[in-house]
Amino acid sequence: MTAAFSSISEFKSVLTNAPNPNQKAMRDATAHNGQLTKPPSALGRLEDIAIWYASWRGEVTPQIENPQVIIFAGNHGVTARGVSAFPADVTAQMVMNFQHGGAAINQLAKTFGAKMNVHALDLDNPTQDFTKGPAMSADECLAALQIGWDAVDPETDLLVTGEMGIGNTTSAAAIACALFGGEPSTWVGKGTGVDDAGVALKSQVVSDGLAANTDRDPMAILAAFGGREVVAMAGAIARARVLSIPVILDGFICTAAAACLESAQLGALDHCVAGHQSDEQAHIKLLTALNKKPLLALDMRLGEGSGAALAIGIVKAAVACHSGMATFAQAGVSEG
Ligand SMILES: Cc1cc2ncn([C@H]3O[C@H](COP(=O)(O)O)[C@@H](O)[C@H]3O)c2cc1C
Ligand SMILES: O=C(O)c1cccnc1
Repeated sequence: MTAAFSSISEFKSVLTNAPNPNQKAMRDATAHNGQLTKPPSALGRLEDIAIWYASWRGEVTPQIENPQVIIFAGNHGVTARGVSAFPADVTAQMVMNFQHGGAAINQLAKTFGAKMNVHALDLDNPTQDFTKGPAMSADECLAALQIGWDAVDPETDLLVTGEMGIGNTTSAAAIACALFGGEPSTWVGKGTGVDDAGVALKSQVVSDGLAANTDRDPMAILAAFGGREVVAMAGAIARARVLSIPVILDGFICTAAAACLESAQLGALDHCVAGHQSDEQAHIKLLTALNKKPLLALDMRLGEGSGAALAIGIVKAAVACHSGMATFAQAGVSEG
């Protein structure tokens, strides 16, 4: 795959010039939905999801046959500050677990008929501790964006991006705080299960990070606080937009990565739905800032793309109803 961009500013112009939904498909799908054998709006948000999906695929009655789950893994220098309940080695150990089919995301991807790819990003070289300066240089950020970009199968018809990176709830909290402001304490949470003192430490670490990295350009924020896996998710979500592939966002970390795109280019996440509301306390605040209403809320706080993978079932079901149901005329059912 040749590079689609050679600088961060070129990446931004890719976002600016990315396609929008097909308006005719949206109108026709809306009209089709109105003829299906059910009372108006009786399928609730499933109807909105189906029309949204149809408009991005440019088809009135699309099918979902080839979902892809991509897991990116990265290691974070900021773990030196003791921000996670687990050691950084767990990132690489979980990559092995993904490869052997033993993680939650393996079961969820299989359940919903998605293929799964895993990309471990330079795990032996953690990013820099962002309390001392940017986690990544612009070139490192660009390289991770490119890995995410290249990881998307152009033939896929629904994308989930997930992550594994011990310490990355702190990274995501710093990104969210830098993008949207407010007190660090309103953006941090328990992550893998730190206690109250651990949560307070995370606030301090985010505060130190914001002081050490003052550029508030959204892509500079991504490089300053993101791990490679966070940046790669942003690259994959941007690629999906260019290919008109709908995306289901996962939890707090995935949403923080995506938020950098939306802040760089308003509307950059129009091809995304929020799969779920994570139990990480700031996730709902982040989703609200992005005007995204989660499909599920099951008290999950795992990451790995797990909440989004569950929502593949919802999106598939919505599209199956939309494209498979009979119209009143076809079924000979009387309209009200
Ligand atoms: C065994 C295990 C499996 C995981 N799968 C996802 N995460 C999740 O937890 C990490 C973020 O939490 P924190 O910021 O507290 O480190 C990420 O790796 C995320 O994907 C896991 C964490 C663990 C321990
Ligand atoms: O919301 C998430 O994605 C999340 C929360 C806690 C730990 N890992 C991931």
